Amino acid sequence: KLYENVADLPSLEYDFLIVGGGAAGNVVANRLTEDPNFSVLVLEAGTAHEEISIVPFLVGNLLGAPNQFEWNYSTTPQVGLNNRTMTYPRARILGGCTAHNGMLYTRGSAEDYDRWAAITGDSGWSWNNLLPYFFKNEKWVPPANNHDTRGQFNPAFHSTHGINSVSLSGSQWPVFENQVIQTTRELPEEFPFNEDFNSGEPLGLGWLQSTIGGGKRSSSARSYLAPEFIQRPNLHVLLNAQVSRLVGPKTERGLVSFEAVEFMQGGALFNVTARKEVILSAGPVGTPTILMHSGIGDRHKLSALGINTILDLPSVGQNATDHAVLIISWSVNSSQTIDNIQDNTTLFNEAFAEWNSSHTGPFTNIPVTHVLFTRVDDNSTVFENVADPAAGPKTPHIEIYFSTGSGPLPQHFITFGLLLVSPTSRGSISLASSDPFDPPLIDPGLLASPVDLALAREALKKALRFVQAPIWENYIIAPTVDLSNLTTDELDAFIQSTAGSAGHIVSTAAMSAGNATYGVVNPDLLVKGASGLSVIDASVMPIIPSAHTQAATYAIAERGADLVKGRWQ
Ligand SMILES: Cc1cc2nc3c(=O)[nH]c(=O)nc-3n(C[C@H](O)[C@H](O)[C@H](O)COP(=O)(O)OP(=O)(O)OC[C@H]3O[C@@H](n4cnc5c(N)ncnc54)[C@H](O)[C@@H]3O)c2cc1C
Repeated sequence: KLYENVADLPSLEYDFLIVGGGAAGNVVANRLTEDPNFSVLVLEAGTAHEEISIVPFLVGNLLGAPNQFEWNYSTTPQVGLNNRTMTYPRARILGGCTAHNGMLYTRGSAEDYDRWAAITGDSGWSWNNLLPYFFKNEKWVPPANNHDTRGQFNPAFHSTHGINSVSLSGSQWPVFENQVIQTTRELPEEFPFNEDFNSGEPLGLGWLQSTIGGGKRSSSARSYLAPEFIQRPNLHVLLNAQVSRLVGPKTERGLVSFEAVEFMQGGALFNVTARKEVILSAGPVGTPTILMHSGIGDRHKLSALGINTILDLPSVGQNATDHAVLIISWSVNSSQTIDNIQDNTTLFNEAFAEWNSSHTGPFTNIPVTHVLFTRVDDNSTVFENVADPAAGPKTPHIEIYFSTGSGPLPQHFITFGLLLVSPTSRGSISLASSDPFDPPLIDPGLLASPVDLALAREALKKALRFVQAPIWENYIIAPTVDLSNLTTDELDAFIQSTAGSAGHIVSTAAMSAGNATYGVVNPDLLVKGASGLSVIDASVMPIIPSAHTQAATYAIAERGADLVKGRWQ
């Protein structure tokens, strides 16, 4: 049941407290309450007004101006981006970032997860052993327009029995789609077609898969807290409850545990007790922030702020990794782009009316049609003096997503988004003060390393080569910024002044082997040196996968829930 007011909660003591009702938290809440003997309370800082973002086409709704469904964060000045500070979206709403994200569904490479298994010494995190957890999460459904999907995905790598809907696009842009697919025929060596980039071998260009079902966004709240689950008597969710810290530390047999969690609602502080385990699922910004305010972090940094150290874990908040993104666009010779709908009130209203009446039409989709995963050329000098950061030879360095539109009419545009999916740069989450309600300092470290700047140049060159295929000749009119004859310095200036974040921050409470002297959680997701305290969310990824991060987060949460059940059943 959902509660808005702490006074209405039937109890202030639960077996499990889950902090944060986002991608991971709602999965764990659902799976733990499959056992009727377990009681679970989810504490979520935000509200539950998810209807605000269920129309896929309106994906940007929550991401523009500051609003009450966001944490409204900014980054620290980014050294790799001309010291720019940027807004840094994180959703403050039940569903977490799955309620405002871009809905792209990409898992990464098998090598990404096999590397996790090698780092943690736990084969449970390998691709083969995680695939059943991807399947527990995923419910493959037909696209909203029921088009013929043969050749657009491989059913062997998908499951129809999971909880969170995934589908191919529910409306088409045939002219643009033909342009993109024809490029894989004209330049098959560099840009081969890949029937399914979610097979563990993502290299190549494939059809977009997204967390959309029946033409609507499928978020962790809409799926894992659907009516049939949220009515379980042992599952309670308290909204508007911002957790500040863990309280009541005690040490037994060398392990620290905490009695309760402190949270604020309506300006007052409350405590709620966990009988078995506190599970932090507040996401890669929220989780390390709560840990540090609870005295878990780097002893020197905590004492500089006057916070008493309970557990000296210097890795808390470190290793923050994100994907930098670059956007480039061209004006084109085709009116079949979303600019028509975006910029024309009549067509916009018509499309919205269609979505409202039948959940069909262009509003069932984001404007992306395909995704390419690719590597820098083998003869590139980028890795002359540094190790290749990708997990292996079948793992991409670069992603390009292909999208129509970017306006303004009367011209028509297409847009490519370029992501550096195997970055070397690292940033951090740290505290600005000892006040848990002060926003933390967020440094995603975008392009902080010169290697990533070189990778960004390679990504731009790839994108320019893509549109050299003959099929684009009569289609493209002109680039919005002509990058073709720029010097290296000029390219760098373009990159550093325009690159942004893909919103994929991870690894701020990273997993490591049980005996490692770095890291925050063990492979069983329990915090090192603690008992009854675990982290289950995107913070625990040892290294960022070469993909958008929600699928990996869902798989972690599914396996994490099994690990928790395994310790208490
Ligand atoms: C703009 C953007 C676009 C993205 N696009 C995509 C995409 O297209 N595809 C993809 O795969 N991934 C995408 N992602 C990434 C993906 O959504 C995240 O990796 C994923 O949601 C992380 O899950 P999580 O459970 O770790 O955290 P979250 O989903 O962020 O959940 C954390 C939850 O904890 C709550 N919380 C935080 N602090 C507290 C506190 N102190 N007390 C109580 N509650 C708290 C938050 O309000 C939130 O509900 C995108 C992310 C962003 C920001």
